[in-house]
Amino acid sequence: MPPWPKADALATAFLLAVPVVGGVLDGRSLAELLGRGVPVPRGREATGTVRAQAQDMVYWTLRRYGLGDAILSRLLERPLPSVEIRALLLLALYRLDAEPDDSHTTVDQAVEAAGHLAGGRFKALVNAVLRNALRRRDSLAQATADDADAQTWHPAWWRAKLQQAYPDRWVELLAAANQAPPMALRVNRRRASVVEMAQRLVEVDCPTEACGADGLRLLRPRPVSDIPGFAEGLVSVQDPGAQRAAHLLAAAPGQRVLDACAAPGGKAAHILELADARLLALDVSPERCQRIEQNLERLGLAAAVKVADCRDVARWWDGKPFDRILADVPCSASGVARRHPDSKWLRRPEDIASFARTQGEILRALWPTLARGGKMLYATCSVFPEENTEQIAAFLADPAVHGQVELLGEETLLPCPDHDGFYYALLQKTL
Ligand SMILES: C[S@@+](CC[C@H](N)C(=O)[O-])C[C@H]1O[C@@H](n2cnc3c(N)ncnc32)[C@H](O)[C@@H]1O
Repeated sequence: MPPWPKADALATAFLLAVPVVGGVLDGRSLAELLGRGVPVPRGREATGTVRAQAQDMVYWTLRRYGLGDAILSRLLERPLPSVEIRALLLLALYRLDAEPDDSHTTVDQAVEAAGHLAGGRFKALVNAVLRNALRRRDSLAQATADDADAQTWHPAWWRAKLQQAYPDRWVELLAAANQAPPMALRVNRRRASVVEMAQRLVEVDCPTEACGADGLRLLRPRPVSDIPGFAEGLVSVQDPGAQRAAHLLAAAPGQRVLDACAAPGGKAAHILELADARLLALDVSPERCQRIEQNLERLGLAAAVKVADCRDVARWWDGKPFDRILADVPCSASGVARRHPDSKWLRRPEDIASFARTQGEILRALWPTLARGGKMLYATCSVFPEENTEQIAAFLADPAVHGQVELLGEETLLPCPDHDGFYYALLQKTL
């Protein structure tokens, strides 16, 4: 955990974090909110340390939202009319637990932050609620001991799905999703070797350990801007589980490759780092296609990038079959909940069936564009079987592809300290 900012900066960290947590409470995604940039409150200085602390508080507050919500509901006599104040209280409750010896500063600075929110009307309430939380710490712990959302930091439907799919491992999976995620780099083989990069990182006091064929896991995470060689395209940030994709697809030089859901281009770039393939990268989002272009440029790689819904084959396909297809489909992201802690609270159970429907449509739309003998890698960052094994089983049983498809292999990576959760199925067109 990075050092906490000085006491007088903590109110600024709260003020930076409030619109983000408030945005998630309003139903927006954390990635969208952070992608827009967090505005600095007027008259305040947001140093790197303050920003890092605000981000840290946001992630932990959202990871343990089930607990914060359970405690807050017992501290409030009636619902709060301000989402900003609710966000501030959740953030401050997290900090009271994380820094029990600094509770006086937490209360003081949260009250100061409250003075700048909702016209300053809730300063007294914030003060009273947080002092109450401190006074009633033991009784609140007892009152929430039987509340499973509070204890597991996950909603009931999500827990039930994990328990059903992994009866022997679901508790361990919940625990893994409640940790801070590891930070790993992928070395751009065209510009540096893994050994050279590890050496460069040690020189700036950033020890690493090797993971996978091209990866280095940082023993102490640090901001991307402090990673030597990042701007020059020597490395990218990518989880070791995601780094499996390009190796499983194993594109050869000169092959026609389609990355059908490519943004921001992490796996597309890896494919190109490993082989001089002719790659077409599609994504339905114009903004996210710009990120593919930026990433390829930073890494010194080239591909054709098109904004398109990959299911709309007639609109983007020139009729020449692909030797390799990566279908890294939109999914629940249940394998990366520790990186996107908002998702478990924002998603609804019915969303999983909706993702599965889209995934099935993508698989069936892309299949005719694959060359005979060609390979398609289906990938998700989900651990729910509907999006993974059940999806592929249904595809293999589909009369439309019967006799033309062979499953060469599938693997489910469950989230653990070394990597995030992913699913891969490698399919070959046999006829
Ligand atoms: C899991 S992300 C892909 C990550 C990417 N492969 C990488 O490694 O950086 C899924 C992407 O699919 C895109 N997407 C969703 N539906 C799509 C569709 N129908 N056609 C094309 N892209 C789609 C989303 O915009 C999102 O960027």
